[in-house]
Order: sequence, then structure tokens, then C-alpha cells
Amino acid sequence: MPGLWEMLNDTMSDSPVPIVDYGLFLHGDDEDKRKLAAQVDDAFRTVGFVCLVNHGIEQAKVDECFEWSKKFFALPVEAKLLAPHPPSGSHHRGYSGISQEKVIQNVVDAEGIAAERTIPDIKESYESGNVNDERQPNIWLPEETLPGFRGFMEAFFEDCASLIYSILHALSLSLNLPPSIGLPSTHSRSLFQLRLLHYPSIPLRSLQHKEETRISPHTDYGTLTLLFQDAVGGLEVEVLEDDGNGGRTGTGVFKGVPHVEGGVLLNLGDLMMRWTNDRWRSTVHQVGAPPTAPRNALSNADGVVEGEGEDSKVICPPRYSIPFFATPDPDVLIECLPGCWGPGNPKKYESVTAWEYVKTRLEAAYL
Ligand SMILES: O=C(O)CCC(=O)C(=O)O
Ligand SMILES: [Fe+2]
Repeated sequence: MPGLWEMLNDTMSDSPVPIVDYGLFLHGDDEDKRKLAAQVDDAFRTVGFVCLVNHGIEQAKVDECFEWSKKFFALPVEAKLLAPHPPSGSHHRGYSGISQEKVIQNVVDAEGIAAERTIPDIKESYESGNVNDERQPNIWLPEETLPGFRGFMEAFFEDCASLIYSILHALSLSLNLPPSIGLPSTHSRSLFQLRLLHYPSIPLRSLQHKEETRISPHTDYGTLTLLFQDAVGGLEVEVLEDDGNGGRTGTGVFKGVPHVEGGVLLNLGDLMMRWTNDRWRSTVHQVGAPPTAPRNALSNADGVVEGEGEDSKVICPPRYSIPFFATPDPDVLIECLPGCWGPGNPKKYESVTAWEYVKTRLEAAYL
């Protein structure tokens, strides 16, 4: 009988994302902690994503969060709109209806954004954050619309924030940072964001023809993202390769990430890549058709994919995911960390405050 670990590694044998046992950091001795820190460093240099098992958040709570998410999105749209996302992207809270948000990569001018938005992201989302966040106050439903929802989300936020702090300690060890620059203190206000995402069922053809997307290729903006997924699948990450100069570069090829029961994905955002002078990667990712969708579709001479026979009518099941985004305190200056530059490795990026950067990216996602 294979043990849990063998089964996990079997599941992930074809995955681009390594699994690490986070219990080493939570419960291990100094040597275990250093081992875990080195494993994460390696994953962030080569892939930009890692899957943590034994991360300390009870599976029952994660399952309950998915249940609340399903209940929320099953409400009539008029009820969901009792907690509407404001028109501005930089107050990123509340409910966004289907295709209201379009995740956009590296395009910040109005014309470029309009062009990108012709292919909608077929998803709806609900965002909440720290109860003490004055810049982005939460936007809740009236309690009677979904009793218990707010209480659960506030508590789950705290669980995720604790894991983020623990990870920031581990990463300070990975980077060998002097205690005076520990990463946790740069996130002391925990101005984080808990996001519920629902991708409704969609014809496979629309995804294959790229008439619609679930979430288009993008990198995250902040420092770290935790990503809880259901078993439907469809997350794909861009494969990186050596650039010949000691760094890594995107190949344009995407590989599916299998779901790991009990695991949480951890990936980096652009601010962490800047901060580490590209030592760590914020890797492009997207959500496409579930891996179980029939694959016997053909490309014609123009590269357009045609569903064959019954496949043209296949409907992909709905999908739910729960990302949790960490960003540093707004005034933290993102300036190359010690140990990430030196002779032969000059600083590549201008300094920027965390909020300046994140605000620009958020505003591009809403018009
Ligand atoms: O739904 C997913 O698995 C990915 C979500 C994501 O990448 C995001 O919200 O930034
Ligand atoms: Fe993302």
C-alpha cells in the first residue's frame, strides 16, 4: 500500500510544481527549518510556484470556505450586488460580476487595456480584506442575506495571514536576511486580500477558440499568493528555462498543475521578484480548460482549434478557487534586498513604494 507521501508524489510526478512538507518549518528543528527554506528558495528560483502540504490550516476550514463561496455565488445576482465592487479598481473589495474584471498583463494605457478586454474573463469574484484596512474598507452583504458569511471570512482571513507571516519568516531564512530586515515586519499591517473566485460552466469550444477565457495569462502583483483550488483543475503555469546568463526566462509553454488534496499553492508576485532582483520568479499563469476535458480537438492550418463532433458541445464544469494575496505595508520601499545584488549582479529595478506599484496594477484591471 503506498503511503500518503508516495501518493502525493505520484499525483505530482507530471507537475511542474514541486511539493514541500511545510511541517518541517512549523514543527522542525533548526536544521529542518533551513532545509525547508532551501527547498522553497530552489522552487522560487526555478518555477516561481511551490505546493505546501502540512501547512497548518485545517482542511475542514478550507472545505468550509469553499462551501461558503458556493453559497455566496449561488445567491441571485441582485443579492450579490448588495455588496458591489466600487467602480475604481484601487478599492478592491466586494462583488464583481461576470467579466467585470479582466486580468491584464503589462498593459497600462487605455487603448491597450480596451483591446485586451475584447476577450472577457468568465469569472465572478468577491474580495475582502483586513478589518482595519482604512484605504480599502470591506464591503459586506447585509448579515441577513447570508448569515455567518462575514464571520467565517474574517476568521479565515486570520488563518491565512498567520500562514503568510510564518512563510515570511521562512523566506527571510532562505535569503539569509539580517534580523533587522526580516520580511514579516514589512507586512506588519497585514493589508492582505482574501478572494473567492467562481468560474461558471462554459462551453469547451469557447475556451479552445479563445473567444472567452477563465483567467488570462498574468502574474500577481504583490509579494506572495496562497492559492487553494478545488479538484476541477485547469491552472496552468508557464514553463521557465535557463536564459544563458544565470537567470530564467519564460518559454511561452504552459503546463497544467494537478490538484493536491490538502495542499496549498504558494507563488510569488511581481513585487517580490523586483525586491529579490529576479532571483525569485513571479511566473505567468492562467486558467484554461480542466485537464479532464476531451482533448481530441484538431488544429486547422490557421492554428484554430475545432472541436470534433460531440466535443464541440462539451461544457466545462464550474470551478472555484480561493487566492489570498499578500502585499507589504503601503509605504515600504521595494528596493533590492541585501544578498540579491553585488559585483556582476547589478540592481535591475528602480525603487518603488509598495502602494504606488500595486495601485497602478489594480487600476488597469477595472475600467
Ligand atoms: O483560479 C485560479 O486558480 C487562479 C487565480 C489567479 O491566478 C488569481 O486570481 O490571480
Ligand atoms: Fe494569479
